[in-house]
Amino acid sequence: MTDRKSLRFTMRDKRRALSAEQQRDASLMLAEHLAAHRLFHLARRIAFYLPNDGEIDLGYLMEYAWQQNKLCYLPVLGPRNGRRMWFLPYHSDTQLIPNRFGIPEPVHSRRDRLFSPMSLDLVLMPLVAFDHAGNRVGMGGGFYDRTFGFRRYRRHWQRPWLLGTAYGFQQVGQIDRAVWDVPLDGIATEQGIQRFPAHTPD
Ligand SMILES: Nc1nc2c(c(=O)[nH]1)N(C=O)[C@@H](CNc1ccc(C(=O)N[C@@H](CCC(=O)O)C(=O)O)cc1)CN2
Ligand SMILES: Nc1ncnc2c1ncn2[C@@H]1O[C@H](COP(=O)(O)OP(=O)(O)OP(=O)(O)O)[C@@H](O)[C@H]1O
Repeated sequence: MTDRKSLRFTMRDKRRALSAEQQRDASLMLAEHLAAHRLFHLARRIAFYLPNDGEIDLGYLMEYAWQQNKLCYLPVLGPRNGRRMWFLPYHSDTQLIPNRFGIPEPVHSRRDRLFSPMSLDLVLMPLVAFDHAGNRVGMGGGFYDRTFGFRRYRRHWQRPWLLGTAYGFQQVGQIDRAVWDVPLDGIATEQGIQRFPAHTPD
C-alpha cells in the first residue's frame, strides 16, 4: 500500500471509531469557532457537506447559517467520467437522493448546474488528513481538486475561500503536495482555526 493509501485507511478507521458523544462535542466546538470567524461572517454563499464515513458534522453550523440568512449549498456529483462537482442550494425542505457513494445530495436536473462554484464565497471541505502547511488528502476522487482548480490561477480575486474541516487528530507530519492539489486557505477543527495567510486576504 502506498503512504497515501494507508494514511486514508487509518484515518478513516479512526474517524469512524469515535463515539456519538465525541462526534457531537467536536461538531459543536467546530461550529463555535467557525461562527465567530471573520471569513464566516463575510461569506454569504457557503458550501457545506453532509457527513459521511465519520466526518466531522457541520450540522450545527448550518443551522446557524440558515438563521443568519446565509445561502447554504451542498455538492452534487457531475457525470461519472468528469469527476467534477456542482453546488446546489440546500434548505430544510430540499429533497435529497443518495449519490453513487451513498451520500445524500439535492435532487436536481442539468439546468440546476448553471450556478458556478466560482460564485461561492466560502467552501467547507471535508478531508481525511492534513498537515501544518495546509496540504490535504481527501477520499481519493479528486473531486474538490478538479472543481476548485481555478483557485490555483486566481491572483487577485481569492474566492471562494477554501477551508478544510476535520478532527484535530487528522493532522499528520507532512503530506506531499501533488501538482493538482489546490492549496487551502485554512483548516478548522474542534481545537480552532489555522490560517495559511499566503492565500487569503488579510
Ligand atoms: N461528505 C462528503 N461529501 C462528499 C465528498 C466527501 O469527501 N465527503 N466528496 C469528496 O470528494 C465527494 C464524494 N467523493 C467520494 C469519494 C469516494 C468515496 C468512497 O467512499 N469511496 C469508497 C469506494 C467507492 C466505490 O467505488 O464505491 C472507498 O474508498 O471506500 C466517497 C465519496 C462529494 N461529496
Ligand atoms: N485538476 C485535476 N486534473 C486532472 N486530474 C486530477 C485533478 N485533480 C485530481 N486529479 C486526479 O484525481 C485523482 C485523485 O486525486 P487525490 O488523491 O489528490 O484526491 P483527493 O484530494 O484525496 O480527493 P478529493 O479532492 O475528492 O477529496 C488523482 O489520481 C489525479 O490523477
